[in-house]
Amino acid sequence: MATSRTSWADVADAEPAPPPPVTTTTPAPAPAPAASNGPARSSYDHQNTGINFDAYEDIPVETSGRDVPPPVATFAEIDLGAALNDNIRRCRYVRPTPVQRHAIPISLAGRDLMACAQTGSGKTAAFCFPIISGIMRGPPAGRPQRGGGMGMRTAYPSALILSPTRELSMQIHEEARKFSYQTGVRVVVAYGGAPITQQLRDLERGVDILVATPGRLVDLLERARVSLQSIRYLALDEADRMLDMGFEPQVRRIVQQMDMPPPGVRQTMLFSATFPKEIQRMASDFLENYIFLAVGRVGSSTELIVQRIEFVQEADKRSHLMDLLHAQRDTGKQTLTLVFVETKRGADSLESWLCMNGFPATSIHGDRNQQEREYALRSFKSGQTPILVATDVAARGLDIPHVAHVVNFDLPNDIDDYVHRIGRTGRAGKSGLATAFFNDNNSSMAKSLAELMQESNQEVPAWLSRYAARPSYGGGGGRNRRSGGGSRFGGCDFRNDSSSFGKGGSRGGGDYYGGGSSGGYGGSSSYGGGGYGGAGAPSAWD
Ligand SMILES: Nc1ncnc2c1ncn2[C@@H]1O[C@H](COP(=O)(O)OP(=O)(O)OP(=O)(O)O)[C@@H](O)[C@H]1O
Repeated sequence: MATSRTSWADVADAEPAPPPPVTTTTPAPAPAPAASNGPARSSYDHQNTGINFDAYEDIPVETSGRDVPPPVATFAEIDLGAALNDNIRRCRYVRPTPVQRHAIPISLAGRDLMACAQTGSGKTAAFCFPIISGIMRGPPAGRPQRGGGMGMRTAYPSALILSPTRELSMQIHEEARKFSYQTGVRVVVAYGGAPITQQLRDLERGVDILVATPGRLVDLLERARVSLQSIRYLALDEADRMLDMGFEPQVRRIVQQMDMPPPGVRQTMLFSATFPKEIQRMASDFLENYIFLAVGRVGSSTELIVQRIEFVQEADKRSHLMDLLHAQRDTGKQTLTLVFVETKRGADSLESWLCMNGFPATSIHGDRNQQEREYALRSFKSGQTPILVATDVAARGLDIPHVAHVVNFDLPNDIDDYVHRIGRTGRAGKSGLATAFFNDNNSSMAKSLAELMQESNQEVPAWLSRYAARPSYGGGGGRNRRSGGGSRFGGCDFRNDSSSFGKGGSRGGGDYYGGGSSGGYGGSSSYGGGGYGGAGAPSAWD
């Protein structure tokens, strides 16, 4: 482990200030830089103060697997180590969120874990804390094969955190750096689209936790600049996405075909807000004697997000969006609005149209270079351009404070993607608003949308219920994996459906999850692998 001379402000000041009020068409001035003279005056003083933990109290929890360690109620009950506890305090995390209460003791007990919890409920810390704590306590990172044919400059991380997008990897890196401040644990990030030389230099300085996107990691492994043979912890964030068709071959290669220790030797943690059963089945190859944890219903959205579905014809979408933005502007509230569209070309054209019409907007999608993507995200977070038009590249994991409104200008074809998109608002106990434009092109989503809204206690418009009731619209398209047939959330852990899992499994959490099938995850994915299709093709992933 390396010792750090960085100050807390250095690791914490990446956080944005609240956006300035949006009242003019001119971009607002950038916020003042964060204080740089120590934790006492860092931007963290304003973080995490508006969290409504009561919102999480009634959330149903299911665990299955053998000998499930009991949950904790406070951080004090868990022995994470003094330095990490100090950082938890600096982050102003007063008590663990439900997923943290359950997942941290499970991981500290050395168990493999497949965890599903709602968007914005603190999954990042749930996998980072046990990893950092384990590295702090464990033997110093091994350098067993140094010079053994791989060269002196090979890095041997003890933990690997994989995520599907560059921006999410950057965010996890920032979070992990804060959590590991003054612990001696060194965190390095590697992702595509950025010059590899800087990342190589960072790796050469030593790495305990490597956060990476799969493509860049494969590159580093092929160059023998990273070896996975010392990996003790493997975490897959957005694990269902990582094992979906686009990423699965690369992820399998990293996890199963390189030099990573096998399940049982390493500890593996898979996290997401959605976990289709087919993906659970695939994921179980990576795990040994694991515990399945579901906090809230698998794939459901939080009740903190008010969902509105409006019937809008394709041709009327722009003027409808304009009406929403005008109404929002009239309230004078400080808000950031994230607008999801289907294609990269659609993102560019909507961004230009909004700017032309007096609404400062920027965009993020797979055809923009990494510098442009990062600039767009910074400009959005700071409130300089309070509207971000995005493809699905921004759908998962991004934790952007002050996003008050998510607009699904184009609805996705998959209800799970909808869950992740709207989850960019209503985070950490705060409320949010999500508006979706629906028309005949989205009819295959009607049933799953109506079900999701019902289960999240949202008002379902009568016209949507009528759509959902039509047999031809209820069956679900290829990726509406849960619609049709039986209870949408029946039986979360796929092992409970199969004879391969014996009766030794314990089930906690009561009767929230009735029997019944969750419906098939049928058909092919509409994503094209890494997704670098044409500008009119569905959105890109890294
Ligand atoms: N115990 C806690 N107390 C206060 N705030 C917390 C706590 N844990 C996490 N948070 C904050 O909650 C927010 C959401 O956390 P995080 O990004 O980890 O959510 P997530 O569950 O991974 O969401 P997603 O499914 O969208 O990836 C972050 O801003 C984080 O700092």
